[in-house]
Amino acid sequence: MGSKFHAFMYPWFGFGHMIPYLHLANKLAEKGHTITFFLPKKAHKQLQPLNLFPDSIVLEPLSLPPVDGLPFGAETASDLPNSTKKPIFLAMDLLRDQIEAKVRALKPDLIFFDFVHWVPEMAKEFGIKSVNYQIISAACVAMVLAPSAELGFPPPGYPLSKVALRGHDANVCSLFANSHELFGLITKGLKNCDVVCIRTCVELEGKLCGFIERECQKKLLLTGPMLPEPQNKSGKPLEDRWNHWLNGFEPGSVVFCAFGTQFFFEKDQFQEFCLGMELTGLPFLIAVMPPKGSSTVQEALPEGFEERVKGRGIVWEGWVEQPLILSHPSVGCFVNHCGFGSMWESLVSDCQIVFIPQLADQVLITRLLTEELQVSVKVQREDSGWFSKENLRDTVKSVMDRDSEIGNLVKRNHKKLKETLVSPGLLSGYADKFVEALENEVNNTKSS
Ligand SMILES: O=c1ccn([C@@H]2O[C@H](COP(=O)(O)OP(=O)(O)O[C@H]3O[C@H](CO)[C@@H](O)[C@H](O)[C@H]3O)[C@@H](O)[C@H]2O)c(=O)[nH]1
Repeated sequence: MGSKFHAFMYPWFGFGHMIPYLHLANKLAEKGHTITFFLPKKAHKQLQPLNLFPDSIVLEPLSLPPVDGLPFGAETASDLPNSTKKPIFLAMDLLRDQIEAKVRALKPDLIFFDFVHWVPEMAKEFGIKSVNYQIISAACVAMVLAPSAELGFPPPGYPLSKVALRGHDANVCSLFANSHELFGLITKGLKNCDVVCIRTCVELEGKLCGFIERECQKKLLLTGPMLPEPQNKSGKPLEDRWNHWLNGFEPGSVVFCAFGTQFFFEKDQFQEFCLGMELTGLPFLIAVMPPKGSSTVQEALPEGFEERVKGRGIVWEGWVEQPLILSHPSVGCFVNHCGFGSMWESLVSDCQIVFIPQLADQVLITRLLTEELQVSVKVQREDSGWFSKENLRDTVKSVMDRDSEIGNLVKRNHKKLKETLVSPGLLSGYADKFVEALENEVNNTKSS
C-alpha cells in the first residue's frame, strides 16, 4: 500500500463527466486519499449527495468568468444548445489562474482532467502528475487518436470493422463532423499527460484499449465502469413519487426513456418521439429536458397527448434518479442516447436496451453494442437523421414482445455480459488495481 496522496479533479463541466469523476473520487477517498474537486457553483447541489466521503472530498465551486456566447447563469453543458458548447471550454480555460493558485497553495500530487488541454503543461511547471481521465468510450478515444478517420470507414489499424461512422451519422455527429477543435484538445491532452486512463474495461473494449496504448505510446490504466456500489447507489432510496407510480405496473412492463444532460431534441422530433411511445401501447416514463425553442416540456407536447396517455405515460422535465429507476422491478426497457454513463447503467440493469444515439461517441459505442456484441437494438433513422414514430414503436416492441427473436437474442447476450460485469470482484478489482497504479506513480515521483 502506497502513501496517501492528494488529487485535484477538473472535469468538463457536464454532468455526464462530473458524475463518474465523483464516483472515482469516492473510490480514492475510500482508500484514504484526499480530493479537491472543482465544479461549477450550480452543480454543487446536485452532486453533493453523491459525495460519500465529505471529509476527504472537498467540492470546490468555481464561478465561470463571462465569455462571448455564455448566457447569464449558464455554467454547465446542460445550459447550452447542442451545437454551441464552446463557451464552456473558453470559460474553463480562463479559470487557469484560479486553479494554479490552488495548486500553489495546496500542492496536490496529481491533477485529473479530460478536455482542458493546458493541464499537463501547468502540472509540469509545478512538478505534479497530470492524469487524463476519459469517461467516454475507448471506441471514441481510439477514433479521435486514429489518423485520417473518415466517414464510412474505420480508420487504418482500428480494431473493429463494424464500429465506424456511416451515412446519416454525419448529420447527428456534431462531434466528428463539426468539432475538429474538440478532437484536437482531447488528442493534445492524451499525448502530453503523464497518465492516460479510461472509464472502461477489457471485457467490453479490450481490443480498442490495445490500439489506444499503441497510439499514445503510454501505458493505459482502466478504472472499469465507475458506477456507484449497488448497495448504496446515490446513498438514498428512489423518490416515493416514482416508487409509487412504478409499483402500479407489472414487472418488466414499463419503458423508461432518458437522454442525458447535454442533448436537446428539435421540437418536431420530440413530438414524434412522444407519439411513438404512445403507439407502443406500453406504460412509459420519459425524463427529458425541454426541446429547442420551448421553455418547458409541457408546452412542447403533441396536442391531446397528455389526455390520451393518462394513467400509463408521463413526460417529466427535471432530474430523476436514473440508476434507481432502472433497478425498479417494473422497468423492463431503457430507451436512451447511449451516453457512456447511461450505457453502463443500462448494461448492469436487467432492462432491454434501445439506443437512439445523438452524438458521435454515442453513435460509435451504439455500433459496438448493437452490431458487434448484439446486446441492444437501435432505432433506425432516415438519411436526414429523422426517425419516425413507427420506427420507434417497432423497435421498442421488437425487444418488449415476449416471442420476438431479436428481443430474445439481445436479452440472452445482455444477460451474459451483465453477469461478467457484475461477477464478484470484477468492478472492485479494476478500481483497486487502478488506485494501486496511481499510488505507485506518486511514490515513484516522490522518490525520484
Ligand atoms: O435526470 C437525470 C439525468 C441524468 N442522470 C445521470 O446523469 C448521467 C448522464 O450521463 P450520460 O448518460 O453519459 O449522458 P450525458 O450527460 O449526455 O453525457 C455526456 O457525457 C458522456 C460521457 O459520460 C458522453 O458519452 C455523452 O456523449 C455526453 O453527452 C448518468 O449517470 C445518469 O444516470 C440522472 O441520474 N438523472
